Amino acid sequence: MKGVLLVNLGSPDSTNPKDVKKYLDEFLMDPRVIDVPRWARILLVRGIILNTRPKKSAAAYQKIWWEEGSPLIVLSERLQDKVKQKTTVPVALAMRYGSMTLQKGLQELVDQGVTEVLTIPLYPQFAMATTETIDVKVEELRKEFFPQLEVSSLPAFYKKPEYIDVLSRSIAEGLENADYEHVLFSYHGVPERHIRKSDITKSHCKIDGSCCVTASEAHKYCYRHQCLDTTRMVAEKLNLKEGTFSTSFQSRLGFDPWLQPYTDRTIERMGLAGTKKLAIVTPAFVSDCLETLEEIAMEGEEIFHEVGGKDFTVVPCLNDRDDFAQLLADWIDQWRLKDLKTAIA
Ligand SMILES: C=CC1=C(C)c2cc3[nH]c(cc4nc(cc5[nH]c(cc1n2)c(C)c5CCC(=O)O)C(CCC(=O)O)=C4C)c(C)c3C=C
Ligand SMILES: [Fe+2]
Ligand SMILES: [Fe+2]
Repeated sequence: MKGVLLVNLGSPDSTNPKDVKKYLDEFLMDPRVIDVPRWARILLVRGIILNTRPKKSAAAYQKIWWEEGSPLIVLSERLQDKVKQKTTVPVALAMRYGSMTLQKGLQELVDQGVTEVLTIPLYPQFAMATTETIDVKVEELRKEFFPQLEVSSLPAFYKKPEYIDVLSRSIAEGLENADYEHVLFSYHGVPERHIRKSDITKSHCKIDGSCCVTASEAHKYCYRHQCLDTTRMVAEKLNLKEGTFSTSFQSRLGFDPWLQPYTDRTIERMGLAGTKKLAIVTPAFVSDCLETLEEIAMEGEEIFHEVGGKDFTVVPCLNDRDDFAQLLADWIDQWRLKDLKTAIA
């Protein structure tokens, strides 16, 4: 029998700094997130970052936490419920980090008699720190605990026309009653080094003005290309005029160069340059979370107002929109009926 595992990032169990520290330890000790030798990771994460970050992050989580729990988890559960209603295939939900483990999610499916699993990483664009770490962890678990299980994974879906349709519709609706001069597409950042590491050609990605718009095999795994392409396709669909939209990258951590331009500096620069009405969309996130609800909707708005900006509109993520749940259910049914590669390649 076939079954599906939806996978998102995960959140701490609570906003208690102790729980946040436990979560951050698992997250940042992942070699595909902080990709330095293990001894250096221990020094950096356990010796430096975890001394101060948990308290700061816990305070941020407190500002966005819901009565039912972490927004990212609650919204992922609501999405799971809707997808379940739209397909006959068992659908479980797991998180890459935290208590809702991948092992529990796979076990839940196996307990229902599932022998063939499709994992759906809830990330439209591929990144080593998101899609790849899920695929690798699932394979490790399969080998160790579920050797009979057949597992495949839905590749990054940023350029599937039906996804661009749903994303564009959600953005159009979010902007319907908004007053804005510019739409900023803000994606979670990654260190530039990650882009070079994921370059399967080993020579294409130079993170310059041209590589990401020059056709290459490398783009299958180039987060920067996939983000820029997502912006391009949505802008085309919504008829946004050149100069009225742009792309930036948020949430950098540490001192290495991350993908640029940085969102916080872009908001500041635009406000200082006289932009009064700014709209922000965050297409790297399927579910609203700390990075959209606090970093963008609270901190971003504060920065914009401080430099003279006025209207600041934040468009919600896809969350549990009916059309997004239907899209996932359609892909699941295509996979159920045919071979994954021919159905969704
Ligand atoms: C959307 C894709 C994401 C990528 C790519 C990504 C890379 C990445 N993240 C960190 C460090 C942190 N990220 C944090 C929160 C966070 N990150 C994503 C998504 C991506 N991260 C989400 C959805 C969230 C929110 C989780 C939630 O519970 O709401 C955090 C924790 C919060 C904080 O302290 O700021 C950290 C730390 C790195 C280092 C990285 C790439 C290498
Ligand atoms: Fe992150
Ligand atoms: Fe590139």
